[in-house]
Amino acid sequence: MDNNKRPNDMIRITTEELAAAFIEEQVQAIQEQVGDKKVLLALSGGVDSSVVAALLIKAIGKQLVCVHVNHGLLRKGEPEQVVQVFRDEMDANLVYVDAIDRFLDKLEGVEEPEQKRKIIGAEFIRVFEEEARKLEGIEFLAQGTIYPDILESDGVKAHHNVGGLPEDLQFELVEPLKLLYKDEVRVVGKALGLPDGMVYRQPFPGPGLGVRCLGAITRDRLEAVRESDAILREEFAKNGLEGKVWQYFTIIPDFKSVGVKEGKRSFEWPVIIRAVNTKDAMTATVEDVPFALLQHITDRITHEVPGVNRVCYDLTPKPTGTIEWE
Ligand SMILES: Nc1ncnc2c1ncn2[C@@H]1O[C@H](COP(=O)(O)OP(=O)(O)OP(=O)(O)O)[C@@H](O)[C@H]1O
Repeated sequence: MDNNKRPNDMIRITTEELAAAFIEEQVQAIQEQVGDKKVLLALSGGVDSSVVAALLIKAIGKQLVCVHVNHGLLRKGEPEQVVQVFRDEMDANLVYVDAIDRFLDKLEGVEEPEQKRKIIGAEFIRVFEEEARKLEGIEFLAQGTIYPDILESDGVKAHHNVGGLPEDLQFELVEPLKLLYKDEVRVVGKALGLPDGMVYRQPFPGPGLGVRCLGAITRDRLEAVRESDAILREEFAKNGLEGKVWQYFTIIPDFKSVGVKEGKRSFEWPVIIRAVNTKDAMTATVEDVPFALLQHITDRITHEVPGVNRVCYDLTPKPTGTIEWE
C-alpha cells in the first residue's frame, strides 16, 4: 500500500472525538516507530510543526528535541509563545536558538527579494545543522508534512522537509500529519490543548517579516513592521475580523515621505496595510475593512510606531497584485 496516499474511506476529522481517536492511534504508531530513540523537530511555532510537537510530546515526552530558531523575522510575541507553551507548559525538551544577529548581518544590504529568501533559507539550514550536530544519538527527524504538501509534490517527496541537510545528517522521518488536511490539523491541535492563537494562526511566509520589510532589511524598519503588524492584529481581533479575514499584515517600503509631527517636519516611512481573502491563494480579494477602523488603526500606527508618519491601504486584488509584496 502507498502510505503517502490518503485512503478513500478515511473519515474527515471534524470533531473532538475523531481527533482523540487519531491522537491515540498516532501515539501508538510513533511509539512503535521510535522505540527509545531520540527525535529531532524544527519547531517554528506555526500550526503544522506545533501540532507535530504536541503529538510527539504526548507519545515520547523528552525523547523529542525541539529546535526553535529565532531569526529576528518572527511576529511580535511568537518566540516567547513557543517557549511558554512548549517549555513551560508542556515541559518539552526545547532548544531555543537566538540567531537574530546572524541572520540580520547576513541580510545587510541585500535588496533583491529572491536573494533575501535564499539567504534566509540557507542560514536556517546552517543553524539547524549546527544544533543537530551538538545533539547525540538522534535517529529520527519529525516533520509537519501535511496532505496538501504531498499532493503538491505529486506523492514523490514531501516538500515540507527541512531539506538541504547534509548527507551524513539524514534521519528516518516521522510524519504523523501527512495524511491530514489543514482543517483536520487544527482540530487535532485543539484536542492536544494548544492555544487558539497557535491553532488558528493565519498563514505566515517562511522568510517571515523579512519579505515585508521591502528591499534591504534594516533593524529599525524591521521593528516598525513588527510593531505595526502587532497593532493591526490586535485591532482586527478586537473588532471581530480575526478568523474572518484570511490574511492581514503590514509592509514597510524602503523609502520615506515628508510629514508633520508635533508641529515639525518629519521625514519617515509609510506603513502599507494588506488584508485579503482567498480560497486557494491563486486569486484574492481585498477585505472591505470599515473606514472608521482603518482610521483608528492609522492613528495608532502613526502615534505608536517610531519612524512612521503615514499609513496606506492596499486595494489591489490578486491578480494583479500578489498577496505578499516580495
Ligand atoms: N524559525 C523556525 N524555527 C524552527 N523551525 C522552523 C522555523 N521556521 C521554519 N521552520 C521549520 O520549517 C518547516 C517549514 O516552514 P514553513 O515556514 O514553510 O512552514 P509551514 O509550512 O507553515 O509549517 P508550520 O505551520 O510548522 O510553520 C516548519 O514546519 C518547521 O519545521
